[in-house]
Amino acid sequence: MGHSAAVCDHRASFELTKDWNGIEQVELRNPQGASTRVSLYGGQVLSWRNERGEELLFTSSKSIFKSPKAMRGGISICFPQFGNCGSPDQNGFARNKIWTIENNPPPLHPNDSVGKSFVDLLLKPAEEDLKCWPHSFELRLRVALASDGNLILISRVRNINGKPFSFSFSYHTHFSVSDISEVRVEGLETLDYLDNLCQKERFTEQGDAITFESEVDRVYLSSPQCVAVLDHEKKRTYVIRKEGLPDIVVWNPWEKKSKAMADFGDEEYKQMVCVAGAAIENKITLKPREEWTGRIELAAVPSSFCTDFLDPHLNFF
Ligand SMILES: O=P(O)(O)OC[C@H]1O[C@H](O)[C@H](O)[C@@H](O)[C@@H]1O
Repeated sequence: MGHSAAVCDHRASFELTKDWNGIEQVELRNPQGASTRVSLYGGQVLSWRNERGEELLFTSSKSIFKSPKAMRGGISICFPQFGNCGSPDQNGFARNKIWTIENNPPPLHPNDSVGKSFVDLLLKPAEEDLKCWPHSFELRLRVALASDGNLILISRVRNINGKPFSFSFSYHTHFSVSDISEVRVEGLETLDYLDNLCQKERFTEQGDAITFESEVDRVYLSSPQCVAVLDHEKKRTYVIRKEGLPDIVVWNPWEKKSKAMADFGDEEYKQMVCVAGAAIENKITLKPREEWTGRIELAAVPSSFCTDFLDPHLNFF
C-alpha cells in the first residue's frame, strides 16, 4: 500500500490508500472494528469485514492483479447494461471506470448518514462512453458502514439528457462461503426466473430453497425485499435487504466455467456465491431530470438468528 491520508469533515471520516496500480481506495471503519474497502476503480467494494476481522466478500486471488480489467469479486456495479447486449463491455462500463469522491452530494435521508461511516462516489460519462451508450447521466454511490457492521450501498442515477432512457443495474455481490455445496438461498421460492443457461427460458422455482450442484446463472423476477444466503458450515447467514431493485441474480460458474474464465484460482468457485439485487428484466426508465434510487443493506448474522423476516407478512427491519 502506498501513501495514506486521513480525510475528516463534518459528514464522514475515512482513510484513503492506494492500491498496487496507484488507484485510490477508501477504507471505512466502525467503532466496533468492522471495516469495508472500496476502490475508485469501478466503485467496487473489495472487502467487508465483521468486527472479528473475518472477510465476508469473496475476491478471486488471481483477478486482483489484472487491472485494467474489472476485478472479479467483491461487489461490482453493473450499469448501464447487464449481460452482453451487443456491447463490448459485458455487464456495463461503470465497473471499468475511475470514479471520483464527491464531497457535497445532493442530500440523502438523514437515516442514511447518522451513526454511519460513509463515502460518496460519482461517475459521469466520458466522450467515449457516450459513443457506446449515448445518454448523459450522473451515477452516485454511497457506501456506508453502520454501527452494527451492516454494509449499505445506495445508488442514484439521474437523467441529465434531453430524452428518456432505460438501463439495467446490478450490485453483483460475491459472498464468501465455506463450500458452495453447504449453501442455501432462501426467499426466492415460487418465483419465476429466467435461466441464462437455457437461452433465458422462463421457469418457476419449485424447491424450498436454492441449493447448488452444478452451474447456476438465473435472474429471479419481481423478488421480495429480503433474501437470505445460509452457509451451514460457517453457521453464518447473509441477509440482503433491497429497495428499488426488483430482480435477483443468482450465479455460480461451477468448475468448468470457472476454469474457462481463467481468473478464478483452483476450486475457488466453491468459496463464493453471487447473489445480486438488480434491475435487469425489470429495467428502469427515467425521464429527463428524473432520478432513481436503488439500495441494498447486507447483514452477516449467526445462523441461529431467526429468519422470520423472510415471511413477507412480517416487517422485520
Ligand atoms: O464475468 P462477469 O462479467 O463478472 O460476469 C459474471 C457473471 O455475471 C452474471 O451473473 C451473469 O449472469 C453471468 O452470465 C456472468 O458469467
